Amino acid sequence: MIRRGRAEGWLKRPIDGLPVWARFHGVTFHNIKVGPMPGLEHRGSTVIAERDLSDGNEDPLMVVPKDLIISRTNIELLAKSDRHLAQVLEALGDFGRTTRGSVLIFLLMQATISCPEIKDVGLINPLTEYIKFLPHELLPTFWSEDEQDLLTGTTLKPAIRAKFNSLLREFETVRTDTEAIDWCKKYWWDEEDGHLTFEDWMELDAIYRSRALEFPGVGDCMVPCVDMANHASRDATAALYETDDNGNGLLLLRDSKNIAKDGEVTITYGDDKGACEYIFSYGFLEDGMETARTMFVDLDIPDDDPLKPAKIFITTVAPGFRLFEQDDHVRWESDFIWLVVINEEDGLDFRIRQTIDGQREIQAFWKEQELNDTSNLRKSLQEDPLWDVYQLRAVVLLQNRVADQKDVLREMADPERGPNIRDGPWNLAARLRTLELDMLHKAGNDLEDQKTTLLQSETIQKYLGGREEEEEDQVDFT
Ligand SMILES: C[S@@+](CC[C@H](N)C(=O)[O-])C[C@H]1O[C@@H](n2cnc3c(N)ncnc32)[C@H](O)[C@@H]1O
Repeated sequence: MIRRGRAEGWLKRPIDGLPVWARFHGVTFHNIKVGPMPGLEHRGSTVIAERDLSDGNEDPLMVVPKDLIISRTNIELLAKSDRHLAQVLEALGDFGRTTRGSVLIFLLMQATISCPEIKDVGLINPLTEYIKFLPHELLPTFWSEDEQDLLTGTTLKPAIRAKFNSLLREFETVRTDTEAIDWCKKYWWDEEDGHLTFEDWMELDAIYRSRALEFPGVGDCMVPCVDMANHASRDATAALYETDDNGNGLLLLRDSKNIAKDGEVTITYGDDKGACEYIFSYGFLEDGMETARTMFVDLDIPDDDPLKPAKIFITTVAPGFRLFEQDDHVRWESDFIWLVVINEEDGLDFRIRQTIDGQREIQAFWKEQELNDTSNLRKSLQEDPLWDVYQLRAVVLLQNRVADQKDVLREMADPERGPNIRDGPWNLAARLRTLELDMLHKAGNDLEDQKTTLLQSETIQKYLGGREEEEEDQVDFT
């Protein structure tokens, strides 16, 4: 429905209609305009200075009335007068009460209202027109199989797969929860005449993901017009967004920023987000981004670990580790790895408990203390006399995982370019592979240093000595 609406024009408006929409609905623009930057049209629309802007002298560059903010609270308010919106949100239960659920449904309702074949559904409101200004975003969920294959060995590949699965689950939930509503059944789900497809759900997700901002005082939301600002990080960020005392959305020039006439007024989408997340959520990498910044690498429990099934069963944290930059080094953190590196002889134990209703449940214990939440395991191990030993096992495991990931990326160094691969995915995938390989390389060096330091620790010397005496064998830390 959404793609067709854009192609047929009933869900698309040229961006030069935005000033009229804005004026009509009380949005003020002060010395700025919205449109494409000459030479940078591939970045879509952006906020542009209409005259020289200088710090300290500027009123807010934009003021957006609070009623226009697409937030969970405002959607709940709108639902009081729009019974169709209310019906769907109600049918979705908890999902309809989340910010993500309510915003996606609200956006879907605006597309539904605009669809010429759908009659008497929903209440037209100012945002019904606004979403027609929003372009299709080529996020990786829309990349073809061949394009996604270019990401093999990067952390984006599993992230897209997981996202795809969660979108499928959400879409099926929306279908099963709303197909008993007459108009949803007729206009959305009917096998022959229904308009809604999984691709629409992907579009709604892409709109929300690429445009949502965490607004002070409001939380995650979409703020019309402010969401036309493109991104530049750190010192290059030109403007900030916040709310005024009345809850209206503001775009403000940063202190000490001067933007020349026709210059771009950018905001930051998050200076700490990594390269993977930028491509995943926004479909671009900032020019001049020289490091991957952070990456989440998945980690398996080795197959020869006899406790593997029980460990998988009880874990409460994401199976992997995060690499991040700090003081010119690559550091790591993981709540998961501690469960991987301990075993029965260290003090890990599993018992089966019968619940009151006759079900069987696995309980985990660390040195006789029940382990309810594996994210607390690190804290317990830190207090253990063998903490250095566990750290060394973790470091060695990470070294191996990092080396494996590097090998896969190296194999992907020079992929063949198929005829249907678009420039955007081709270039982004190549940049991501280079940035992540570089970060893994640095991580490998830093892990080696950590291993060397740990090997000198007294605890480990003693442990190794003891093990050698016991086993007259080499200790395998993996
Ligand atoms: C919040 S929207 C900004 C407005 C958007 N350009 C439009 O036309 O509606 C975010 C999207 O703008 C584009 N974008 C923002 N900053 C960019 C940048 N520095 N380089 C390239 N594209 C950028 C990306 O497509 C991103 O998903």
